[in-house]
Amino acid sequence: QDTAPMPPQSAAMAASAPRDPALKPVFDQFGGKPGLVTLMNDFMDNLMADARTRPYFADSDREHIKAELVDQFCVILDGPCTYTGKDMVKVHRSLGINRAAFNALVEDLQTAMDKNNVPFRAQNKLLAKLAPMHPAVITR
Ligand code: HEM
Repeated sequence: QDTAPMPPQSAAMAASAPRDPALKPVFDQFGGKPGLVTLMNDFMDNLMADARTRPYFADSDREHIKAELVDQFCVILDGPCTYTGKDMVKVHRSLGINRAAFNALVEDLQTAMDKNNVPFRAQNKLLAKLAPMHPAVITR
C-alpha cells in the first residue's frame, strides 16, 4: 500500500512512534515530569563523573540535553509531552559512540534510577524502549 504508514525504522523515529498507553502507570512511577527532571540531573551528574562517558558530554550544552531527554523520556513513557529535539541519528552520528560507551550510559541511567527509587520493573520498561535505539546511536 502506497499510503500505509511506515513502521519505525530506527531510534531516529522511536521517540515519535505511536504512544503506548500501557506505560502510563510507569510514567507515574517515575514521578511524572518533575521526577524526570530530577532523574536527568542525577543522570547527567553520573555521566560527567564516569570516565567512560565524560569525554562525550564535557563540551556539550548539558542543560539543553537534559531538557530534551526529559521530553523524550516523557513521550516514551506516554506522558503529556512533546519531543522537539533533534533526530537521534543526526545528533549522534559524528560522536563516534561504540557499544561500550552506550552500555556505560545505560549503567549511569540505572544508577540514577536506583537513586530516585524508580521500581525495578519500571526501570526495565524504560530500558526496553531505549535498547532498540542503539543502531541510531552507535556508529563504530
Ligand atoms: C538510547 C540512548 C540515547 C538516547 C535516547 C539519547 C538521547 C539524546 C537526546 C534526546 C539528545 C539531545 C538532542 C537535541 O539536542 O535535540 C542527545 C544528545 C547527545 N547525546 Fe545522546 N542519547 C543516547 C545515547 C548516547 C550515548 C551512548 C552517548 C555517548 C556516550 C550520547 C551522547 C550525546 C551527546 C554528546 C549529545 C549532545 C550532542 C550535541 O549537542 O551536539 N548519547 N542524546
